[in-house]
Amino acid sequence: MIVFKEFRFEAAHQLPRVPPGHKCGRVHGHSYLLKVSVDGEVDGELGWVIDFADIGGPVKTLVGRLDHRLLNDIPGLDNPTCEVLARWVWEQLIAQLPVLSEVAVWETATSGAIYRGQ
Ligand SMILES: Nc1nc2c(c(=O)[nH]1)N=C([C@H](O)[C@H](O)COP(=O)(O)OP(=O)(O)OP(=O)(O)O)CN2
Ligand SMILES: [Zn+2]
Repeated sequence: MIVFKEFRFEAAHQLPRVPPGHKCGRVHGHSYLLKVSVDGEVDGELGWVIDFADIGGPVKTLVGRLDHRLLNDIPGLDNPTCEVLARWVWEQLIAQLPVLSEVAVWETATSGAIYRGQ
């Protein structure tokens, strides 16, 4: 069974390695959507894989480090593509949430990246 929880945050970024004139070379903002998934067995007594609150706790703390920031200022996010951000979120969470199975980041309604730890 896979369970997930979604989180939203607003942040600005700029992609420093795009070719000259690329729109993403300019500082701009996104309303990010982050989806954190956990894979596991459903506990026979509790009827759940994990309490959603146990996902929400560590992720909300992490989102607090991203919300209303310029992502480029955050260590490890100097080139904050969706792909880099999804892997960064995984790396920040995995110690506290070892049952983590997937991190998905939407930068726009139609564009995003999914990271599954490899
Ligand atoms: N593989 C990636 N490509 C792009 C990334 C990224 O992180 N990974 N990021 C961007 C920009 O940040 C851009 O803001 C979002 O891209 P895009 O989908 O092109 O945004 P639009 O809403 O402008 O696209 P539409 O064509 O209007 O849907 C670019 N590429
Ligand atoms: Zn962007």
